[in-house]
Amino acid sequence: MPVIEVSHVSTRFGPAIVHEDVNLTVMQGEVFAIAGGNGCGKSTLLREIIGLLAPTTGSIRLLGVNSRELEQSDGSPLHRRFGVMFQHGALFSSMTLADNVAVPLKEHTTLSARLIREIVALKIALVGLPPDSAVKFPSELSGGMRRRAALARAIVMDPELLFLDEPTAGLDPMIAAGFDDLVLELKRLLGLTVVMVTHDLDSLWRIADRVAVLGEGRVLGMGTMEALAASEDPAVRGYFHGPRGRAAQQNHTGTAANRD
Ligand SMILES: Nc1ncnc2c1ncn2[C@@H]1O[C@H](COP(=O)(O)OP(=O)(O)OP(=O)(O)O)[C@@H](O)[C@H]1O
Repeated sequence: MPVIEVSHVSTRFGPAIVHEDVNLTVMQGEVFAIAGGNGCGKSTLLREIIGLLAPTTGSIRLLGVNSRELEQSDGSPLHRRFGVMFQHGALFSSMTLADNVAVPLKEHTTLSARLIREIVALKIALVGLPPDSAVKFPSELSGGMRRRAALARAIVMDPELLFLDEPTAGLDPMIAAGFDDLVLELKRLLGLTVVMVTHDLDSLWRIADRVAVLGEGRVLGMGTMEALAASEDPAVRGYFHGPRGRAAQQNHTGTAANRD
C-alpha cells in the first residue's frame, strides 16, 4: 500500500529550478531513502512531503491526504501520524532532554503531566539512553546521544511514519552504525515506515529497502542498492561508484563495484 505518492512535482525558488517532474511512491513498511548530491533538493522534497512547503506544481499525497491540505491545517490529526527528526537533531538547547521529548505530547494531546513523564521515560529507554540523561541539556550530551534524543522525540506520538533528515551526518562510523541498527529495531517494534534523506552510503547499504537518487531536478534512479549499484546510467554510476561508494559496497556485500 502506498503511504506517500509524489506526482509530477516541480519546485522553483525564484528563477532557480530545484525539482522538475519528480515522481516517487513510498510503500508501507519500507525504509525508503532519498539520496543525491549537495543541493539537489532532498530536504526541500522532505519539507514538501510533510506539508511545510508547497511544491510549485504537482501533487503529494501523504497517508492519503493531499499535502496542500496538511500545510493549511496545523492541528490536523494527520500530524500525529508522522514523526520528524530534522537535521542535526534540532533539539531545543534551553530544554532538558525529557522536556524536548515531551514537546509533541504537550502540543498535540491533553494527557496529564504524570502520563507525559511516563511516556517520555519509556521512549528515552526505547532509544537506548540511560534514565539519568532525561534531566540533561543537549549541550551535556554526546552527538550520538543527541540524535537518539531527537529520535525519541520523533517517535513519542507512536507515529506510523518516521522522517529522518540526514540522521547520521557528522557521527563517527561506529555510532552511525549503532543509530542505523536502532532505526531498524524501532521499525520492527513499532511497525514504522521510514523515509530518510541521507548522504551516508554505509547507511544506505545497511538499512534502505529502496533508494531514490535525485539529481538534475529529477529522480535519476530508484530501486534497491544492489540494482542502483549495477545501473548503467552514468549519473547514477557517478553517485555510487566513487571511492566511498565502492568502499561502502565492499563493506556490505563483500564485493567492490567495478572501477569506471
Ligand atoms: N527557502 C528557500 N529559498 C530559496 N532557495 C532555497 C530554499 N530552500 C532551499 N533552497 C535551495 O534549493 C536547493 C536545494 O536545497 P536542499 O536543501 O533541498 O538540498 P539538499 O539536497 O537537501 O542539499 P544538502 O545535501 O546540501 O543538504 C539549494 O540550492 C538551496 O539553496
